[in-house]
Amino acid sequence: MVGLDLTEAGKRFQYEWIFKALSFHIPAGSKCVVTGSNGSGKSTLLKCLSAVQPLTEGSIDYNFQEKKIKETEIFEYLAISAPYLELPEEFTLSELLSFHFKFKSPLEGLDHEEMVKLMYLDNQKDKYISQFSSGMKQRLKLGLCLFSEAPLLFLDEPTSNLDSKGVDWYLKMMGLYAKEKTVVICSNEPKEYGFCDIQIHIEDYKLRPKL
Ligand SMILES: Nc1ncnc2c1ncn2[C@@H]1O[C@H](COP(=O)(O)OP(=O)(O)OP(=O)(O)O)[C@@H](O)[C@H]1O
Repeated sequence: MVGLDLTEAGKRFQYEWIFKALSFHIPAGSKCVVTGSNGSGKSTLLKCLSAVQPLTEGSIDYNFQEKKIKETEIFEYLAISAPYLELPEEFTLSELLSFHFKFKSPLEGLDHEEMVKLMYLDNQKDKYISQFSSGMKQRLKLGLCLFSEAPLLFLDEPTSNLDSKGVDWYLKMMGLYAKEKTVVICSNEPKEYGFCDIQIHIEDYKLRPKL
């Protein structure tokens, strides 16, 4: 499992500091939620944690089984589901599973047949992703993350587009397949992060005007 240490982390776009002086330890195996109002910087923090965007100042240290991991290698340990990451619409479900699992190992004992059943997408294997409903796409995004052999999971708004059955499914899948992983969730929806043991409220790390 991967542990993360943020030290005096700050991110600025042009003249606007999105967060500043964020020092935080996320222990390996913990479940962490990043909360804050719309536009407060949750997704920006997740992009910095996944090394997709650089910090403006400060640092992030990653460690896996007592060993430091370089920022340029963190993607190998990581699976991400986020609204801004699109699925390749021109693939069928079967093709996408084959493609995805060329790059990520599947969890031991799970074959594509079983994954499709777990995502309740049976009978959809030959359907193009472009023809999936938004809820089907969301289950697929989460399934691709959860069923990959990745010790670090980043989930941005994991239950967006899911109905109440889908939310129950997400909670069940998290209990079954995320237990042994370090998880960071961006959310404003208590029902999707009730199981988290750490909370970062991003608005606590804004630049405050000096009194
Ligand atoms: N590439 C960028 N360039 C300039 N500003 C950006 C960029 N990306 C994000 N921002 C700004 O950073 C701020 C935080 O955006 P972010 O998407 O991280 O918020 P969020 O908390 O995830 O919001 P939401 O809950 O609505 O998804 C916003 O003001 C946004 O306009």
